[in-house]
Amino acid sequence: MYESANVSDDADRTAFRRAEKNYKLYYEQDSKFSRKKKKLPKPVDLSSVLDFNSISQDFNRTGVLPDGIRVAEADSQVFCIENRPGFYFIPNALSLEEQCKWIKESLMTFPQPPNRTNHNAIYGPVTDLFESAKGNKVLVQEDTNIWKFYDGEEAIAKAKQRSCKSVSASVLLRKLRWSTLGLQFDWSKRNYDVSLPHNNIPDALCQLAKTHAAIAMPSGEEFRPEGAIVNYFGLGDTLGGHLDDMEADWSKPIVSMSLGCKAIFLLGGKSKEDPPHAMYLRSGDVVLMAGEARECFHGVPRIFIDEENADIGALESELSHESGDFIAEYIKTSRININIRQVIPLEAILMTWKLTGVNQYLGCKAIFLLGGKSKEDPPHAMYLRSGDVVLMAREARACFHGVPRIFIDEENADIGALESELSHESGDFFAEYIKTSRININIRQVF
Ligand SMILES: O=C(O)CCC(=O)C(=O)O
Ligand SMILES: [Fe+2]
Repeated sequence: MYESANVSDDADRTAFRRAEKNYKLYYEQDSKFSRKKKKLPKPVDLSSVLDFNSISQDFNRTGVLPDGIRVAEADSQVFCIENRPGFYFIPNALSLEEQCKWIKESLMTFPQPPNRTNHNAIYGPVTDLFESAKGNKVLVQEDTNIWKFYDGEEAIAKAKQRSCKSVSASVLLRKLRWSTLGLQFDWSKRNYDVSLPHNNIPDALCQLAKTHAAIAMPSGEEFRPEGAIVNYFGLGDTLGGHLDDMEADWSKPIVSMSLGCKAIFLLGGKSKEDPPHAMYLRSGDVVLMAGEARECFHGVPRIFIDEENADIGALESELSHESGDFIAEYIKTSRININIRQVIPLEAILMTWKLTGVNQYLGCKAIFLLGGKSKEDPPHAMYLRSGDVVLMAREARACFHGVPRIFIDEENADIGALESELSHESGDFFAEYIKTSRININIRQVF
């Protein structure tokens, strides 16, 4: 998904790839700059980048929107793109205070184990990365899979004495590319691994995600934040065009919050051949991708860290007293994106559907109780009728369940059709049996 992992897929052949190249950071080759120490970024034509910040300001002033853009609901400050149903842009959704809070959490608590980061693969779980970077500590390899932070001097001595590998915490913080919250996403398998130890997503972040997700949710349903990926971008970092297709239910939105330096976001179509819309993402903007938009390629080809374009003046001064300026210094050249997902839909765990054919029916209606992981969790009660199938997978395997009741009276048993279909079998014997019975076959993969 990241640029480095995905460079060769389609070279310049697709419209998406061409747009990525167009906005990506390149430096001037010109000889007149080569003698200067500071490399100059190549100028980029930004004239067709949508700016929802100014679209929203103009709309509030004049009531006019550019072609192809509309508001999600009258009087809302949520914008949609006509040919990308399911995509929502909420400019300035997060207050300055909220932005500061989630930047701090993204650096100080989200990378803490059991949450995983890109550093796990090499160093194992790294605890207190932020504090160690602030304290100029160095991570030293103690044994094959054991790394520990030491104060600078101490680390140099240790590394010399035992000629072991070491890396400074500030380099590791700079190279932090992602961390995962809630259900852990395993990048090597590109899937969620519900067996990995995890903490729940913090309540305040869940609440924020629920509030902003509401407009993109199927009516009557509330968003359930179960997993989140936090992406960290430094200058030159990009996120290559991709789909987020590992969640079971695409009708639920991904809630994506931008923090720090301004970026360009590309929203393509279902094929990489569809020319993407380019738009700015600023600190505090929230984007929702639900329904059809879940099938659209998207990526981040560029972040801006120069004062003129980064657009984080207010944020910087708000953060300037936090952790001795350390957070402000980090965010001046960085962007953080938190994207929050509903991973396991109840509907997928408890998928019930009707079988077709004569052998589908297995008798009288019953009540099925599906509890939680503790018997204290109030169970869901549901009817199971002849022909229904229930799948219990993943987390649901750890849920208490049972059948407290079957109905054999004509009105409730719901097997009229079954009875008459069976009435000629074995001289009515089957029909007589099933009129007052329920059969459940459950098939298991044991190994
Ligand atoms: O950084 C962004 O705005 C997009 C992030 C994203 O698409 C992802 O993590 O799947
Ligand atoms: Fe994505």
